[in-house]
Amino acid sequence: MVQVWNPNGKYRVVSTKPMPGTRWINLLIEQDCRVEICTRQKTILSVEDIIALIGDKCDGVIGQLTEDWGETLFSALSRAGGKAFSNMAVGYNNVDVNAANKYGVAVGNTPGVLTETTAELAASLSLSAARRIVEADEFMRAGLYDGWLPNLFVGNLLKGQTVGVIGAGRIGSAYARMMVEGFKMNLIYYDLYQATRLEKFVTAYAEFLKANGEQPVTWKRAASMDEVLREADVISLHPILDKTTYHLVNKESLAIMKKEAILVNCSRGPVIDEVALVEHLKQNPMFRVGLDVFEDEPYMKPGLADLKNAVVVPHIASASKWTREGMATLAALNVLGKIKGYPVWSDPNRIEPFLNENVPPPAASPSIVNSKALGLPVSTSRL
Ligand SMILES: NC(=O)c1ccc[n+]([C@@H]2O[C@H](COP(=O)([O-])OP(=O)(O)OC[C@H]3O[C@@H](n4cnc5c(N)ncnc54)[C@H](O)[C@@H]3O)[C@@H](O)[C@H]2O)c1
Ligand SMILES: O=C(O)[C@H](O)CO
Repeated sequence: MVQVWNPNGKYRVVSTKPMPGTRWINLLIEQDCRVEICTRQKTILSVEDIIALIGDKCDGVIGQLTEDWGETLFSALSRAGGKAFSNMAVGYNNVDVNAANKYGVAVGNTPGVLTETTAELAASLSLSAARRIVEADEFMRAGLYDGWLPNLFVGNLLKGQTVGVIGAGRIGSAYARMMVEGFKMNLIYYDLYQATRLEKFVTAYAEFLKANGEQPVTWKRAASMDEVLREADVISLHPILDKTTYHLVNKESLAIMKKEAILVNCSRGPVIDEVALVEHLKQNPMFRVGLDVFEDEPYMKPGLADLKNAVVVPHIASASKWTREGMATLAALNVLGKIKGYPVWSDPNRIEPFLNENVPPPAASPSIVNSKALGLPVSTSRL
């Protein structure tokens, strides 16, 4: 149930799951790590399972977003001599960073490498919901198609409509660009910070369209989330999950959305009150959703699976081969960097140098979320 690579390596690094690709394993082995990979056929490991994997001596762990990394695990890791943990994910709401700080454990995540892949799934869900692709597919497979009809699976046209983005960070901005450029949608977004690069992009694209004699697209930064909910035809959620975004979309906010709006969630399930959503979908058959994440993963709230106006997929937004191999690489390098005493990369939004397979990665941890709290040195590399 545990696969061991480089048994005589000086540092013991545990991965709670097999991860795609081999580069991450090779990078650890080259730096004198013994790599142990848990191969148990149990999808979600418990805290007790992970304590057993950590054992008496462990220098670092690569873990998954399904695991509960809190006081118990960080104290176990610390007792085993470990000072490094990385989620193989950009989101780290499963990690109690204060507990990690208490034990001096660095917490890594994997930003950037999944931005486009995740945004592409959000775009796919937007299109699937708008054009009723899953319903139509089921209809075909059920042998129900007996000829073209003017009213068969009529959906929504995106061109000229408004796309709303809540949380215009890396992924939200990439999604916004896809929808604006690809489908000539107007943009309204809400974020705590101004998305300056996104605004510049839409402005330049509008100029381009105008110069070509086409209707220019527009953008607006909303003063409140409700403004986005009221005005947008397609709304995609991309904030982090924390206390401020828990149940951000609830009964009240659903009520102010357009009756034929499309809602997409590729962030975290608890950002939506899923019970309220099921009720809203039942009451409003023209309202559609595309969901990659769920409030009580891996479960769906009762009734959701029966609704034709919901497209549901199992948390696969970052699941492209390149991205998943890259996530494994970044997670391994986060752990390795701390073990080797390397500094922390200065800009976690610029992680490309770690992903180039043809050159050795920089001697740094690509993204440590508690680097300031731990007072870790920052890399001065100009790569
Ligand atoms: N479904 C998946 O497989 C998948 C894949 C990747 C990321 N994610 C989720 O997407 C999240 C975003 O990833 P990212 O790389 O774009 O992160 P990011 O930090 O670049 O973007 C998050 C944005 O949310 C904004 N935000 C925070 N609180 C907010 C609030 N209360 N209201 C509005 N906006 C708020 C932030 O200001 C930031 O701009 C991750 O934290 C993760 O939970 C899910
Ligand atoms: O936060 C993340 O990275 C995702 O949920 C998995 O890619």
